[in-house]
Amino acid sequence: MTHDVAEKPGTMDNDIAPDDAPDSAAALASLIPPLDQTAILLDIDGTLLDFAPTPREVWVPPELAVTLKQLHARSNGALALVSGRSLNDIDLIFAPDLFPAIGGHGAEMRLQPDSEAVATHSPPLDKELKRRLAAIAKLSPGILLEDKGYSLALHYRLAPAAEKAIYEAVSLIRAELPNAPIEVLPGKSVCEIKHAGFTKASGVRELMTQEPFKGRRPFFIGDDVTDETVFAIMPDYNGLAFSVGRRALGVAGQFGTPDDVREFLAHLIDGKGT
Ligand SMILES: O=P(O)(O)OC[C@H]1O[C@H](O[C@H]2O[C@H](CO)[C@@H](O)[C@H](O)[C@H]2O)[C@H](O)[C@@H](O)[C@@H]1O
Repeated sequence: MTHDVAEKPGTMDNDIAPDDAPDSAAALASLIPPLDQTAILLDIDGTLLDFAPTPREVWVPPELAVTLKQLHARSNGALALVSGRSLNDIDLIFAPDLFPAIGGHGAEMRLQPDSEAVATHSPPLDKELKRRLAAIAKLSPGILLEDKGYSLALHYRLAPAAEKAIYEAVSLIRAELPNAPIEVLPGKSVCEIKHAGFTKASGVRELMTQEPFKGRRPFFIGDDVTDETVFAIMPDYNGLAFSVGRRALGVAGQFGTPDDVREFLAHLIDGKGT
């Protein structure tokens, strides 16, 4: 699900309803089929990893890397990261490990850890448009630009007061280009402008047509607005959706924090062996 800037500004990190208690890792693990029948689909930031002040400062706990490698092996390769980050960025973050992945909100996909990206739905964002969007970073110190080629992200975690001005500036640029095939994704302390026509859900649909994912029951864990597109399609695959930090619509369960997600994944190794 994407939102026009006129509809909704960026989402906040802690929009948890007071009575919205998370489920236990053990209870959620009991819902998962044996690993050789499961496709494991995982968002990265805010789900596997704790948020950091800037995109480059995230830290992958060594135990998580071990867990992901074990789950990848135990599921016979049917584990994929599903991220807004580019594949290149994902690989740098998890280095030296490589995983199957959908990158760039569905712009890129890689089925095997060491294979090339097999689907690229997006040309680079228009250069002039990028320059205009990039100039928005001058509104305030602390606004960071992340250029992913097919999209541009304006991060304001270090300049939270700039949120409204950023969305207004993006809205003005869009109003001048009503036919541009672009859309605005409000993320967590980030406003991202990308090509329209692909989403995390379209990436997952494509992934689920391919071995070793095809025919399995997927589960997907995510925390953000962009993850809701994937939550919505899980029933089409008899799959399960889990949210983090809030109980999103249609999910089978909720984790409190990325630490709870990591505990759950470790629990799967012990309890769902094949
Ligand atoms: O789909 P995801 O894997 O959850 O990626 C979403 C975005 O994550 C990154 O930004 C977010 O995490 C940063 C590090 O914790 C944080 O500083 C920033 O405020 C968050 O928005 C990444 O930089 C983006 O490209 C992804 O789209």
